[in-house]
Amino acid sequence: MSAYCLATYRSFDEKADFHKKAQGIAVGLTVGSWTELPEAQKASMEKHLGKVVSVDVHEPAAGESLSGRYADITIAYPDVNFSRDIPALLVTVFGKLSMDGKIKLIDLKFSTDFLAGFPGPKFGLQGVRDLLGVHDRPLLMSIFKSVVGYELPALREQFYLQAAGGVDLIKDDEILFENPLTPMEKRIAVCLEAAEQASKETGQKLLYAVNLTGPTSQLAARAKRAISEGANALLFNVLAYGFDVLHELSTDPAINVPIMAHPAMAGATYPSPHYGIAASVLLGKLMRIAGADLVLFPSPYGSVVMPKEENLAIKQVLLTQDLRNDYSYQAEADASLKLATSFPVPSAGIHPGIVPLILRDFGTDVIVNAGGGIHGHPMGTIAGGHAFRQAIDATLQGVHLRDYAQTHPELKAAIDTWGIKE
Ligand SMILES: CSCCC(=O)C(=O)COP(=O)(O)O
Repeated sequence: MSAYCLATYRSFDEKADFHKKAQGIAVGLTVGSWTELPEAQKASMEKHLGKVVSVDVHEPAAGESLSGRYADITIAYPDVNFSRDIPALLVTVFGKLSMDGKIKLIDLKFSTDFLAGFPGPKFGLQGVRDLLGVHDRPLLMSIFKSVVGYELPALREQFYLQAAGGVDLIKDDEILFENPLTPMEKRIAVCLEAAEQASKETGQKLLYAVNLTGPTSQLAARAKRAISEGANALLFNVLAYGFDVLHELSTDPAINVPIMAHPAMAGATYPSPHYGIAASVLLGKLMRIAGADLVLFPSPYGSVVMPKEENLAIKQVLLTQDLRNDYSYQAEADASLKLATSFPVPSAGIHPGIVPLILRDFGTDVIVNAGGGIHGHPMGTIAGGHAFRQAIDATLQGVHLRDYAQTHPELKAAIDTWGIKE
């Protein structure tokens, strides 16, 4: 039986016949032309032909502008048309089409067959929790800030202060590349030394996500070098390199540490209602099938804001246990094919006063992540970490931050500085 991957588009047009448009996409992006084909050829081409699954037209209400007229169009693309890799799928479903007027790719559903080539996250949410030995609360991550132009001792000190504040993970800044002052191997050495020092004081385990950078052809070797030097996690700017590069790295058996996907450049793709690729596809489905163990994305509450419904759609995609069941069109679901879930990391401009909102919307399977909200604490970086841990504890206990702050000076100072977001 044929298997299909499904793409759903939102197409905007004031007067188009959307059914005709859908047919044009289904044929144009697969066999090219259909009605002109001789009958004898149709039989052999049938298996390559795209199919229109649905066309839902949304006419503007009376008095509303015609520019609000759109249709959600779902097309089924036969798997036989493309190889089992993300570039082939994306070029098929949204290659030329992405440049053809007001149209946005809003969903992708993969066939069981296609997904069989994607083992997904090697560690996933559960694996990351296991590595850290933390299962009963949201994790806390901090981000190096002010690293470009600094020497190793300054980096070591910054690492130590973050770790001593009780964070579970520390990530490199995504703009820290290979450089003579803090080359990767030396950076790993001093940071792990600082991690050990802090761990003796906090009793906590820690993951340090080293930024994996450089030419694509050298990435796997650099990742393995980082791991052999003791790196226990990697940060990766997925969109600058492409999903297939993440897939290559995550499926390499020798790259046996969690990979954290940074969303740098995603803003060039998802925010427009009319163009690009929806955040839940870009930062959700594609990241997860490509093997990201943790995925960073802007939150609805901080400094780089993403609408809440888009945020929750990413969360849903990253945390849904078995994405594959509804992925097949005319193909049976295979219950044995399961992807690990990826840890959601809503980020940017997060401070302790935002923690209750994060936990309300994401539950406990979330990583609270902050750079400025930790380093910018008026009592210093260590206090910044403590303030976050206190905010998490208070929220889990159902205590209002203002009440908890009465006996927790670090939280109080954070609230006095940044307030509480209701
Ligand atoms: C837009 S999600 C990426 C967040 C990030 O990498 C970052 O550095 C956020 O730092 P902040 O000081 O805003 O917590």
